[in-house]
Amino acid sequence: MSAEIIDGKAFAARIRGEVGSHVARLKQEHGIVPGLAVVLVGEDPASQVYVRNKGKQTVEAGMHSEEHRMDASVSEAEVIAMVERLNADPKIHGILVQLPLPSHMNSEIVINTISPAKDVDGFHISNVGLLGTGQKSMVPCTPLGCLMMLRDRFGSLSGQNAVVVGRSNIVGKPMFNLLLRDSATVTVAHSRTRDIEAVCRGADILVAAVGRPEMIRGDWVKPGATVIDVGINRVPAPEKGEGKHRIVGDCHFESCAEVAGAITPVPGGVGPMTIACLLANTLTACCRANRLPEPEGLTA
Ligand SMILES: Nc1nc2c(c(=O)[nH]1)N[C@@H](CN(C=O)c1ccc(C(=O)N[C@@H](CCC(=O)O)C(=O)O)cc1)CN2
Ligand SMILES: [Mg+2]
Repeated sequence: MSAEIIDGKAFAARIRGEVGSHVARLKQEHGIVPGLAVVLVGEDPASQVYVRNKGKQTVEAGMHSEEHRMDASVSEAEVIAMVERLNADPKIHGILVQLPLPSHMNSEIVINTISPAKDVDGFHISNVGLLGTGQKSMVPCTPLGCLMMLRDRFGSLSGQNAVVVGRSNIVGKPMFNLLLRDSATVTVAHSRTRDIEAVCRGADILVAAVGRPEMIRGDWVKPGATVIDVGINRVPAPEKGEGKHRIVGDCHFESCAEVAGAITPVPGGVGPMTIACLLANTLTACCRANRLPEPEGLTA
């Protein structure tokens, strides 16, 4: 292995520390405490873990945290009523509805009920439009985390050839917009892309966000490229015992690390940055709501 490992866990801890310092200053100088409300509908085991971690890290950063758990059988109207209540609550600066929602709900309708100023996931259609037109918006947490790691490594992204594999609304499309805004030359590759291997081999920056375990192999990677692996895939791990799983990315780590200049591991790469950026977004939303200067280096 020759690639430098980009330690997302350590990077995320640093971001959380910076958020915590800003929060302490906000409290001391203005008597303001940023507040985050997370809405969890149903009992999806992974979502429960993520929501618990969000609450814990929010409190550790000195912010006000609320968790609103709703039964999987509630109606869409009940979830919307909850969001509307939180929209009107002055203690709350950030609202997040944990995804996926149960299948009987339209997540777009629910997400678009969140006040855009409190939409710390950056999924509301207004924030999507603002980002797409290069205006100030709330930026989705996972792509924001990737951008922070890339800026840290490259300084300027201007003129770099970036390939984003995957075109989801949550990662691929906002990642495209963020890289473009930083003047990278950006290609979005997806399941219908012809000769996707060759497209990936042209990338100085390769962001993998397809949700297909270990799809990207070492011979898809340009020597010295920076590889950001957004994938979190659970695959069977019989070597750990019957019914056991392990988590792998969208990149085949061993072969990609032979060729890349730097790579994020899974776990411990992009994942921890998602929650760190959620805290950063909550702080940003709070500063904007109170017409205070935004923290530097914690926004796009
Ligand atoms: N409303 C939202 N829902 C979902 C989002 C989101 O950003 N907003 N993202 C994912 C889940 N997610 C946060 O919600 C999340 C996923 C993974 C991690 C993480 O730290 N992963 C670890 C590994 C975890 C493990 O071992 O299972 C890592 O990569 O190191 C954090 C947050 C879907 N829903
Ligand atoms: Mg990771």
